[in-house]
Amino acid sequence: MDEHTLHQLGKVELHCHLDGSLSLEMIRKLAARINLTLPASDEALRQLVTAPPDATDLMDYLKPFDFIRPLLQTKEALSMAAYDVVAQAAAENVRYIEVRFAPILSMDEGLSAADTIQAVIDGLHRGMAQFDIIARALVCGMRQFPAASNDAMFKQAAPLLGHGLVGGDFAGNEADFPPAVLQTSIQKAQRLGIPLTLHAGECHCAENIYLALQFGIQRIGHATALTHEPKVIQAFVERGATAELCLTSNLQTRAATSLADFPYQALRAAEAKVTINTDNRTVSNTTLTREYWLFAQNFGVTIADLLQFNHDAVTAAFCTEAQKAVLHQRLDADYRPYL
Ligand SMILES: O=c1[nH]cnc2c1ncn2[C@H]1C[C@H](O)[C@@H](CO)O1
Ligand SMILES: [Zn+2]
Repeated sequence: MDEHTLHQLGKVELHCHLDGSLSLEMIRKLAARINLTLPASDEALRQLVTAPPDATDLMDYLKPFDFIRPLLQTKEALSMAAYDVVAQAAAENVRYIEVRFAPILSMDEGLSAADTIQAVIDGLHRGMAQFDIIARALVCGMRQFPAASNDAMFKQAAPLLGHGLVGGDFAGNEADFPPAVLQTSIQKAQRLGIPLTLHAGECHCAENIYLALQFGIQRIGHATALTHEPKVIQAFVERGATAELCLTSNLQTRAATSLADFPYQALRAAEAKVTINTDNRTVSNTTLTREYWLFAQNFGVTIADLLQFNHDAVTAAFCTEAQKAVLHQRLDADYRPYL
């Protein structure tokens, strides 16, 4: 298996942050719109928007997002950004992507949550008109923000379900704001009918994954802390949950201190459903193809395994059943020549 083959293969991505995945070219365009001067060289710019190589933890890893935030404060900027991420994904043969972002972080200059979501959906739709890909939006509540702000955001999001928005998530500071603290907000979002995935287990705390499962959440972002927790893995499998694995990101945040600390092998041994994701193309300086390559190199996954992960991703996706049926067929056709 070589990188070219992995590039060619059809892919499904469930866990990709909009603000962490802007191309350098798009960052330059958005900066020009607010008269922000950037370093002339791409190398210097990349340093500003990539996780520090010596990041000590998740919060350290998240620092480049502060740089991106002012760039995404208008509807046009959000729409351009969404289009940019769809274009990047389509270029590596991603057939379906759920792009997540936090409306609250784009409301500094007066946009409503609904404005931000509609703008992202518009950008995704422009991307879909241009490229051979289906793109849907997920909204993230931010854990460290007041519950009232997150609740209000989800309330404005709910009417957009089925119109380009397919679900929600909570991102940000997991160590200080674990699922137990979010319980009421999670329940409110669920009562609004918003399908949820949840960042959990990114701060060495398997209990957070267990609790997320208890709350009825069946997609777990990262799930890194499962590695050494057979009982929680068992609960994970029994619930039919799906892990959105993000290898490069986990090594950068020190969620996994080594490959041996990453949960892939343990999850596979338990026959849990796993998917491969970038988390943040730019902040993590990766692509989905590169993530596949890392899995092939380090864990010996085969093309047949990759097909299975993609079928599992489609099954766990928040799009309609009719779209899932088409995607399953498309994947089988994509992989047939390589099996
Ligand atoms: O890996 C992550 N864990 C927790 N939060 C994250 C991660 N990657 C990005 N985020 C945050 C920072 C972004 O501003 C926010 C919405 O995309 O989500
Ligand atoms: Zn994430």
